[in-house]
Amino acid sequence: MIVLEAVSKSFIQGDESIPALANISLHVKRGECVVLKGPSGSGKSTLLSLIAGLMQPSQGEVRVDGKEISKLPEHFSAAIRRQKIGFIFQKYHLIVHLSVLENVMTPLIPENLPLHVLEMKAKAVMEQCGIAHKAKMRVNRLSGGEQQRVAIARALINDPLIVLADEPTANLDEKLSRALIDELAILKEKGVTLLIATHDPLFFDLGCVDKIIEIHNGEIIV
Ligand SMILES: Nc1ncnc2c1ncn2[C@@H]1O[C@H](COP(=O)(O)OP(=O)(O)OP(=O)(O)O)[C@@H](O)[C@H]1O
Repeated sequence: MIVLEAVSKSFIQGDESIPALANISLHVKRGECVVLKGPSGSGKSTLLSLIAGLMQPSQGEVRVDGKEISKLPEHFSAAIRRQKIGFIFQKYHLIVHLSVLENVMTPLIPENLPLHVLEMKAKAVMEQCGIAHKAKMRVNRLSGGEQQRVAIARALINDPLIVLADEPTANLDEKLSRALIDELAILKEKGVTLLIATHDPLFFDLGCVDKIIEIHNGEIIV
């Protein structure tokens, strides 16, 4: 489902090349739940962004559901993202002046679906994430935990095959973190492939996690 072959990524800043990932090879099977563990700055977000096709590797290959996302032009990788991937960002990336409902609908806007279909899909995921009662509220009026639920609903509206979650519990208390973990476990039961980047110990001893991969200074520790 997700394959990385000898992937490296460096960021160029002025004359400097900042290495973020070095020679990463990784296979995640369909329906697996994999936790990517590592300290801040180890390269976890970069790895998720490469899988989502949000950036290109400096070297190596990234394949998602058989397609080499790392070599596709932006409009094709954007289409794969829209159709197959749900991304839960570390800092939510919600559009602050829009309502909960509008934020949840945004990933499907390029699909040109009729508005009532969009709203129906959004309502279903908002119910699932326990945020439907705030549908009309602007997201900047919500608590951190509520914003996180909006971000999850938005990640699920396209019924993704793959969910990538970047530090999904970073801004949640333990109770909300456990609720989020239950939500992820339900997705796994439905056959969704999950890749979760985190340093939250709550994830390190879960029945629903198939594999924990440790990453340090951009390299996988074996
Ligand atoms: N756009 C960028 N430009 C320059 N350097 C970057 C950029 N993005 C990431 N880096 C660098 O790449 C390295 C890996 O960063 P990354 O965000 O992937 O780590 P992380 O493990 O996700 O950290 P955190 O848990 O704090 O989010 C860091 O040294 C970071 O400073």
